[in-house]
Amino acid sequence: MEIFKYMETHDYEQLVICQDKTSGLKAIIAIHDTTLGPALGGTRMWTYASEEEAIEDALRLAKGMTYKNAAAGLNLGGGKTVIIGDPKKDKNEEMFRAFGRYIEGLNGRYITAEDVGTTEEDMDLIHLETDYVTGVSAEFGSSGNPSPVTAYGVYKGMKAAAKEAFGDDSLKGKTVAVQGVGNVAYTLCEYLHEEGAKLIVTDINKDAVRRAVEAFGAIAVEADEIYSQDADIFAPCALGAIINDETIPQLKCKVIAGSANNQLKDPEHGDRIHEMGIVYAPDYVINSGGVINVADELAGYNRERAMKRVAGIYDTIEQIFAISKRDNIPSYVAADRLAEERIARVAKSRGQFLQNEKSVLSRKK
Ligand SMILES: NC(=O)C1=CN([C@@H]2O[C@H](COP(=O)(O)OP(=O)(O)OC[C@H]3O[C@@H](n4cnc5c(N)ncnc54)[C@H](O)[C@@H]3O)[C@@H](O)[C@H]2O)C=CC1
Ligand SMILES: CC(C)CC(=O)C(=O)O
Repeated sequence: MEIFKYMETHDYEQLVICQDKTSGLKAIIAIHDTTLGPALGGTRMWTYASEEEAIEDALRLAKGMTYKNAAAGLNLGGGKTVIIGDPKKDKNEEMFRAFGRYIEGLNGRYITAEDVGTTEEDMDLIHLETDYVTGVSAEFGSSGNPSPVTAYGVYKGMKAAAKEAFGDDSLKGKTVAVQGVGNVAYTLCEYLHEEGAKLIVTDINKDAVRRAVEAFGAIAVEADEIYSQDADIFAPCALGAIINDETIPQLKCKVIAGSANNQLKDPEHGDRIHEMGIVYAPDYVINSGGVINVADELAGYNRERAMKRVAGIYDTIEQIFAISKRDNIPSYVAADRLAEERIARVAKSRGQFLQNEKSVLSRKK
């Protein structure tokens, strides 16, 4: 990967490689854009096959956060961290405390939270070294792991997508194929089960599958079978790039609505599912409940205010479908335009009527 060329092409600000020999920390912080405010995005810990794969994931996720925070109306930019390692066996206190000191060194340009492979406890360790972390334990005035709130937003967004596809937003009797039954999707399945949806689930973690089968009477399928299920809705809630040349031909669903970040491998895949008539809830819009929730911590957490704003994901998804139909563009393009137009407006206004303590008059004093 030609890093500078990639960063220049996609307008990235900063890429920070963090290493700590004592703890084994190998972290990559990607800051995409801070026009709207400090970059906020979670920290993912994963067994990447290569350093290049980790760098690319950090960059893609960080740009997604810029669009997510902009479309959600937040005064936050986009950033993300990936830590190379197995979250089940490579974690230690020093790792997250060292990482917290690296975040502190960025002096508020980047604020972190949870993502795949990291937990509220990990955030608490980071919090020992910096205040630029959210999703920490409630005792620190936070809201804890945002996953359940993300799940609520995905549930509301899925209902809006169902209304677009089937004429009403009830999920009763609908079959939902869920990929990855982790933090977010387990709570999502609770909402869906409660409303009477039928669940098909898969996960590479068999304990996670077993838990969902026992709790919701879900049907379990193998990981590579999830795409071809005869389901009304496909809910990708694992990793990204799963809407691609290999999986699209298998899809039988009418709706794609899930929590995973960066679901489209490439923009062309968003075009293809649009042409197939599949209703696609743009990933960074439907899964923005987590960031909306933790952003509320920055103003002094108020759960009622946060949950009300997360419920509004329903309306935002409806607005995006309306733009998509009005302008005859795929829904992911409509979402991108919404985000890019807000960033451009704020960038323009910030470039005007600049207050500057240095002027010709000040030099006369
Ligand atoms: N946690 C949050 O609040 C938010 C999460 N997201 C995104 O939602 C997705 C899920 O996040 P979490 O639930 O927090 O992570 P998690 O790690 O708790 O759950 C992900 C699940 O997917 C499974 N998985 C991984 N690869 C798989 C594969 N190839 N096939 C089937 N299952 C697979 C894992 O075993 C795990 O159980 C991620 O893409 C994350 O970036 C997005 C916004 C907020
Ligand atoms: C609060 C975090 C979960 C935000 C984030 O990283 C995400 O929405 O992907």
